[in-house]
Amino acid sequence: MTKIKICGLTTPQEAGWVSKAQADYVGMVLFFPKSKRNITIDQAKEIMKYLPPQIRKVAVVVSPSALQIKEIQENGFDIVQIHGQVLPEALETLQIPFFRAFNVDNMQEWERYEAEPKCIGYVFDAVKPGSGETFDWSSIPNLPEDGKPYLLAGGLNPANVGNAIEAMHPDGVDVSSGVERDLEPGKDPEKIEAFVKIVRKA
Ligand SMILES: O=C(O)c1ccccc1N[C@@H]1O[C@H](COP(=O)(O)O)[C@@H](O)[C@H]1O
Repeated sequence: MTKIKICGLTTPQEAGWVSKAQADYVGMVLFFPKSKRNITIDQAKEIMKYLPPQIRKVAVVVSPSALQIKEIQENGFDIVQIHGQVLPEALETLQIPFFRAFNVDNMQEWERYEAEPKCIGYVFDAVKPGSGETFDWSSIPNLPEDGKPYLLAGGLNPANVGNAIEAMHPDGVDVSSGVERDLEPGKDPEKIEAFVKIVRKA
């Protein structure tokens, strides 16, 4: 079954919607003030109170420092999703697994993580994470069938996720902008429900 990650939660109410929809993973953006979805560790802890244990909590970060990794793993996250660079000191500090995220120009670097036991999967995303833009899926590398799973991200929404699954057969799909409201900030419960329903049917 295709896994579902709903990313960029900013409120407990959104956690309630994602729990109801029974997503597999939720993402929370940390230590990245450039993002409109950036939240503090304290806000993340409040959101986690509304998430059941079977929904894996993913800390979404860009080139995290060892100190930030330490803070993440001390505060209830299950997985770290690393965009940007994986600094050696961050990798050394990691005691929870991570998803390596690639943003088009570094897709081929996945091979570096194939033998890294702390890396449990890949996220293939558009150039600008969280932008709601798609990318040319032919740039996704051919991965070994018995290798680590990958999540397809970047501009997915209820209207295109069915085609994306049919075309790419990803192990999972990852969405943020595509389940947000059009005129106000924040997630849209109806779009979350529609997205999950389509993926579960695909
Ligand atoms: O959402 C963000 O602002 C963000 C910031 C920093 C790193 C990753 C971010 N989001 C990731 O982007 C993809 C897909 O986003 P979208 O559906 O195209 O909006 C997803 O993996 C988020 O984790």
